[in-house]
Amino acid sequence: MAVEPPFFEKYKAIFQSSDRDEKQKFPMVEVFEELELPLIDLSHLNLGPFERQKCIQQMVQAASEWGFFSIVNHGIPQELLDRLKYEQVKVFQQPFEKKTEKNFLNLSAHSYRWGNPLATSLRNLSWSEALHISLKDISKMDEYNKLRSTIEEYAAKANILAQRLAEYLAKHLGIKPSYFQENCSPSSSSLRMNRYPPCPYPSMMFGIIPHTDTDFLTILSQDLVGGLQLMNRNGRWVSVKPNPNALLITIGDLFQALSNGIYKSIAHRVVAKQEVERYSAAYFYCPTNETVIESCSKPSLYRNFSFKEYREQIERDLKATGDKVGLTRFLL
Ligand SMILES: O=C(O)CCC(=O)C(=O)O
Ligand SMILES: [Fe+2]
Repeated sequence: MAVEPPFFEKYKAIFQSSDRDEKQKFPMVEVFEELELPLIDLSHLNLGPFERQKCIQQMVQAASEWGFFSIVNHGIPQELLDRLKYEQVKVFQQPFEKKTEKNFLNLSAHSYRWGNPLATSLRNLSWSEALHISLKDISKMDEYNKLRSTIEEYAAKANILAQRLAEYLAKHLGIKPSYFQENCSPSSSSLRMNRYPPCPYPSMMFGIIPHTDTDFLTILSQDLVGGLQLMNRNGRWVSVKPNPNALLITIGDLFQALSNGIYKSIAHRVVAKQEVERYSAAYFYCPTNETVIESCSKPSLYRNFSFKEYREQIERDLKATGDKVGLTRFLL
């Protein structure tokens, strides 16, 4: 039985209607400069007050200028990351019919996703599949080999790391240290496991279309295939060079709003590859639904909104326009 999602069958009309000119104009053919993100060694946090302050300052600067940085010595064992990847590969190797079963792994509906049901053209069709697991569902998830227990182990560590990073970044803004402990819980976050199958037309579509993340921050682990790109301050797409020892941290929309625009939630995307598949796992550090996001300084760029309201607005915008829109909706 086939493992791959039936992209061509499902999106036949889109493939047929995209004319040759559009295909040729697609900007994927551009050559992108490759970038090594600011690399921050978290072991420096334990070296003494001077080194610690310098390390925090590096994070603050990267979050403000890039919205992205890499971290090493982050406390998540490589062995656990390898195990997560191993389980991830196994679950995606299940037949497509199984992955789309209603109660797949006993997760809630739409946990398994592929393509983009709202795609109107090749440009907004993501050539990828994902298992998006809300961590409040984890206790009822099937064990399925060791997938569930590995996710539980990883999520517990990712939660500690995310909270720690968020606290350092928030302290600089004068936000009280208990903010994240009060508003986020291990079950309010989610883990999204991505698989990018080899794509026959990598110059015509993305692995994941450009987007910003809907969270405070994201911890991303990726394999060495590469393909992640982010938009730099000059509005140019740059490729991120994979680093086998590092995790990537992305500032999300909620931190941009909370920081009143100081930290940047940067658009990123993944280009598709023709020959090889690619895997990544994104841990989205999110608050509970009722949490109200309020800018830390005045005058506020954004009006206050609850996380629930933010997500509902995105759903509405996606349905109506195919575009997430995001924070600009909440600008004052
Ligand atoms: O696969 C990647 O490198 C990025 C994934 C991503 O941006 C996401 O899941 O939000
Ligand atoms: Fe993302």
